Amino acid sequence: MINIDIIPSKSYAHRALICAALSETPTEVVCPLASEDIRATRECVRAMKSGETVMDCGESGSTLRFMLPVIGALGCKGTFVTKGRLAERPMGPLIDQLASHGCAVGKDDLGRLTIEGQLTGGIFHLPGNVSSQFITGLLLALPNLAEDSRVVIEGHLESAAYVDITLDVLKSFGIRIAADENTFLVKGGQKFRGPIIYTVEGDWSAAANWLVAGAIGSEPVRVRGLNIDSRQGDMRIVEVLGSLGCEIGATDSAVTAYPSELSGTEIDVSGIPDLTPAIALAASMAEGQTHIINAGRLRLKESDRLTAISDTLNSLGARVIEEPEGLIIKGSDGVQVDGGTVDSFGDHRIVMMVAVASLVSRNKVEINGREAVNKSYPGFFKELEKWR
Ligand SMILES: O=C(O)C1=C[C@@H](OP(=O)(O)O)[C@@H](O)[C@H](O)C1
Ligand SMILES: C=C(OP(=O)(O)O)C(=O)O
Repeated sequence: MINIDIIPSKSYAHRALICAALSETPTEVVCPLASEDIRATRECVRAMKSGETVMDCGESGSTLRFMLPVIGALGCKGTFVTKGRLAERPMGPLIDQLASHGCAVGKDDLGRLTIEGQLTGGIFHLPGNVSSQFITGLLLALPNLAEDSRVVIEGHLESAAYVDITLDVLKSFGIRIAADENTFLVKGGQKFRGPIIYTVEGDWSAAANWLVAGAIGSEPVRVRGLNIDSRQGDMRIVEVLGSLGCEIGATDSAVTAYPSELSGTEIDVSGIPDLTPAIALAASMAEGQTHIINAGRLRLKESDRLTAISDTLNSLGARVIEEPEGLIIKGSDGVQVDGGTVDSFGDHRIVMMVAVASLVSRNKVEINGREAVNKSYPGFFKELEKWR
């Protein structure tokens, strides 16, 4: 049995740091082992507190999409520096809403975004099928305004569980938001007041990689430090691996995945996009075909993740067909993947998928650009040594 103590949740950490910074009373956010993305948010809130205007988001979509409206709500000026693919990832719907509510938002040739002006409340409209991070950004910002606001979601809200995480953290900081089917009602003039200590719960998205290692490998893997009643949508990895035939069980704060004979199925990932690389690897080791559907938004992440997953798994000897909004994974019928040299696509979740694939490959696997893993999981390769 291999035991892994999981890292703190990146999604919870971003929100807790921002809420703590907005809080009237000091809150210590307990989050050991900060990844590049969490550090980006930590540095941005430090800059915000000390009145600096330049904020480096690195490659973190969450940091940019959460901090931009928050800075607007405080009526401050901000210049947001971006790296890698972040400047190309969608921002339009959020920028339009900020611009129509009092802020001037600009973008320069270096991929930097600037904001100035005082955000004002009112009615905001956002599409539900681009990024839930736009909604989170507004929900973190709007309670700070004098006026009341209403955020109306057009169409089906994808990645909805991430908005639940936002509401959960806001609640811990004393902020109430009423939600009905497609609308969030945000009272203005609310005060953030957090606990003295806020401990960030374990990261289900990161845990998924280890659980897949348990399912497809030869040793069971137990991941410790998870909240079994979490709001994180990615805890659905337990259900997804179960639907592929994996023997998997949870006790208190640990989940154990046992080596299993997997069989293909259909998996809708519209609510759990970050699990897709790990799920695709598991499906590659299954018997029969798996169809991953509603995955179009994976093209908008650190890489075009549909292309990155299919190119990478195919190079390693699996059989994956890329569709416009999905993946067909043929399954290996129990045969190991071959191995080979692949590229990281600069994407932490692709690095982790490849590293777990290397545990079950016939030949050596090499990956160029493995340092991309630091975006979310700096200690990942240290943990991987447990398989030696
Ligand atoms: O709010 C969050 O913490 C996140 C939301 C998701 O993005 P989308 O809402 O764009 O799918 C997810 O992919 C990302 O890694 C983290
Ligand atoms: C897409 C991700 O993060 P972000 O959107 O915050 O860059 C991720 O962690 O997979």
